[in-house]
Amino acid sequence: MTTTQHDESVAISVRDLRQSYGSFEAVRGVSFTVSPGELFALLGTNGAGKTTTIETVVGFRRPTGGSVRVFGLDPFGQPAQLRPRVNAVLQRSGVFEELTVAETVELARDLAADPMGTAEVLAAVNLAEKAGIAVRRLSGGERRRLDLGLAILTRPEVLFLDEPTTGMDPEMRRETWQIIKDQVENGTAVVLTTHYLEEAERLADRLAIMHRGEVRVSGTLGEVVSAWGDRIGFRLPDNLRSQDLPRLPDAEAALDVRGGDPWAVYTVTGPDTARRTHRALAALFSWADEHFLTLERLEARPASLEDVFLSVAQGDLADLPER
Ligand SMILES: Nc1ncnc2c1ncn2[C@@H]1O[C@H](COP(=O)(O)OP(=O)(O)OP(=O)(O)O)[C@@H](O)[C@H]1O
Repeated sequence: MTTTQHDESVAISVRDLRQSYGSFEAVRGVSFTVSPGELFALLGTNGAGKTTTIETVVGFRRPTGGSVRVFGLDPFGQPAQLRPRVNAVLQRSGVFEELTVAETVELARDLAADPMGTAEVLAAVNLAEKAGIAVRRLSGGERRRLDLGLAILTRPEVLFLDEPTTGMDPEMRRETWQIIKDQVENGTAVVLTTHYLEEAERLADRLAIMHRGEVRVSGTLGEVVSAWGDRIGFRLPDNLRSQDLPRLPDAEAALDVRGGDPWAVYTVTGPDTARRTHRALAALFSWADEHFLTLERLEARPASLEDVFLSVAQGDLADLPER
């Protein structure tokens, strides 16, 4: 038996995964676990290795190093045992363009052991009104929704979603988030890749940010952003240069550009960040008063997932060899 040692509280276990295309190593030692009823978001820069990771965990590729287990089974070596329990919405979907939406669902149901009913699936993904039209006539977002319907109709215990809301307008995206949340609430373990950071903020129980084949940051959203401290920002007053900005306690100054305007951005880190931010703001106001300046569009806020993401992405520049 291959499943005797498996810990049922872990649906997916990825350890030191490596994946190469020829001599190019696209995934370089990625590890994570996902439990039933948990959504794990895999974020990252373009070409970071998210799709390669998902395709390997789904079982399309044999890992070149490390191990992947889904319910204790090897997805590449034991696909038949996992097929009824796992489904995926990948970037390339293989549906017949000339079939209607309902026929496409029927076809997928024929291949499933205990599928949802056609009407139930179409209602779940809000495509009931499109049942009779050909797949080729669907909009990009509707097509993505059909892909999701085809994946959930098998009632998977593990669901992989590779950029599932690409091409959707904000309203359809929000509706789709609810469909994904329902899956997680029903106990499905979900791995999601996305370029929409808000999607990860709304859905992820835990997340990882990949860059150049490696996980650079991981944890819950709270854990990830709290390590990045607070941000104090304001539009740089006219006639002021960056070197005129004051030094603030426990804060590091940088210059940014927003909407064409130069911005001063201070990053406050360290234990008891709230207290440190308070002191930095007090010092900033004293400096502004002394110089008879009014700070425009002043903000003080915790770091956002976007701040963390950009820090990881900018690591790219630091990693580049000097020209
Ligand atoms: N079949 C392949 N052959 C060779 N290289 C590949 C192949 N597929 C992907 N790559 C390369 O591997 C790296 C990781 O690609 P991957 O598609 O996994 O990244 P990603 O994080 O999903 O990117 P994106 O966010 O842009 O979709 C990229 O540099 C890509 O060019």
